[in-house]
Amino acid sequence: MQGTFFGAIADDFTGATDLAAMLARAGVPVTLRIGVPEPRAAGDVFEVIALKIRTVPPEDAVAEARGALRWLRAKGAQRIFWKYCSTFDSTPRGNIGTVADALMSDLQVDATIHCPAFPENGRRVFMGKLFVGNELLDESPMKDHPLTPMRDADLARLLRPQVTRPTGLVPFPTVKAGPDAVRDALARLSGHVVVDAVEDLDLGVIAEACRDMRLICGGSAIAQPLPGLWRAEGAMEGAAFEPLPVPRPGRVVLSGSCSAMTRAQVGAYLDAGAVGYRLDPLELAQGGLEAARTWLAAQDPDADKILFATAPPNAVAAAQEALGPARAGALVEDALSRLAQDAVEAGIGRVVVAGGETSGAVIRALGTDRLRIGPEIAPGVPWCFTGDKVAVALKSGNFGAESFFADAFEMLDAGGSVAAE
Ligand SMILES: Nc1ncnc2c1ncn2[C@@H]1O[C@H](COP(=O)(O)OP(=O)(O)OP(=O)(O)O)[C@@H](O)[C@H]1O
Ligand SMILES: O=C(O)[C@@H](O)C(=O)CO
Repeated sequence: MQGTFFGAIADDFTGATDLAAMLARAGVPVTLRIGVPEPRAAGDVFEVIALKIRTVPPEDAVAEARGALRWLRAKGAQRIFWKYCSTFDSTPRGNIGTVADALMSDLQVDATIHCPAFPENGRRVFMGKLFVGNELLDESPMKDHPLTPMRDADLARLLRPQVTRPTGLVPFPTVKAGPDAVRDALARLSGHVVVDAVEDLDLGVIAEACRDMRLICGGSAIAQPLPGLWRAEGAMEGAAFEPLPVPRPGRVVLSGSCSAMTRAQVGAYLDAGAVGYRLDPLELAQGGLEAARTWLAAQDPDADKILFATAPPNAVAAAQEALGPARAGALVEDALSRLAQDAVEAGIGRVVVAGGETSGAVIRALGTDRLRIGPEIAPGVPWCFTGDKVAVALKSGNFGAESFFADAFEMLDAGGSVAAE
């Protein structure tokens, strides 16, 4: 084993599994760490460190990202990837640019690229503007995100208040002209360079041009072509697969996401016959969690079942008004975390979690610090395997088809984990 070659720092947990899935598509084994590992832990060839720093104060985000970078460099990482959201979730204070700036300083690089494009999920960058589906970012539902409302679509303009270095753009016509043109353009620019990408072909061109950069920043999709390029130059000879465990049976879905797509997915799962228990933050505040725990304990472990706080905007607003957004969120996250522990203690081995914050809370509660990456259920959402035969899928709020929950379990039933070994 050669030590670590590629090290990524992800600003949230679903984003980390998304990136790990894209790397795994290229046929490399990927290790996902929950938080910065112990100094003495051995580094694998492809390491992704999941942090929960998207909306924490910028100083804290920078300190945590630097800690992750130190660990990765100590293991020998030659390429560093800063993974943030394909919808550029950040505030004027950070943390996308602030962390990128700090990583540039520590790595002593003058330039990095920013490439959030994820065409497969409808995120495209054209002339420096980010589109979500058919809409500019600031006209998409992201304009009303509760924590990171996106009020501009121009990526350089969004970055400027977050960084100390200049910003630049490699525009679409240059990308279309091919890797040499992109390389030439990058050679003339420094600081934070936004690169346009509309389709997967463009990502291939950018990856070819940037394969030797020590720091790349963006969404997961730009990472997909990179392992193939590095493999071709013999950089990853030591990458060896560990067989994925076959998870225990038993299943449960835990949903704390209130996004439009998750609401549709919860509805579709219930319509398809799953039994459900709705968690209400106001009821949790008054009556605690015992009723939900009793309900879960009474269910057949193998039955399709879902515990969800997922609710429409008016219900979320009412709970937030009564309890405050932070307390309402924490009540739900604590509840779903405790229920996840109950499920796993009762022997359930297949757990789907919906929502980035929710996933962070659940994974921490399960006490797992390392996940292996298995087959992809939907673009950017893989099954992940803990060391003790539990499979977890962490679904970002907006990802997956309406049938996602049923699709996820069907994939394991069909031997999906074995196929990925
Ligand atoms: N009914 C509810 N009322 C108030 N808050 C809720 C309710 N249901 C869930 N929440 C909270 O809303 C937040 C949802 O965030 P989460 O990141 O889990 O989902 P998301 O934003 O859809 O996912 P992603 O970040 O992957 O896009 C969590 O903190 C959760 O606890
Ligand atoms: O890039 C994305 O959209 C996702 O990986 C994500 O970060 C969700 O929180």
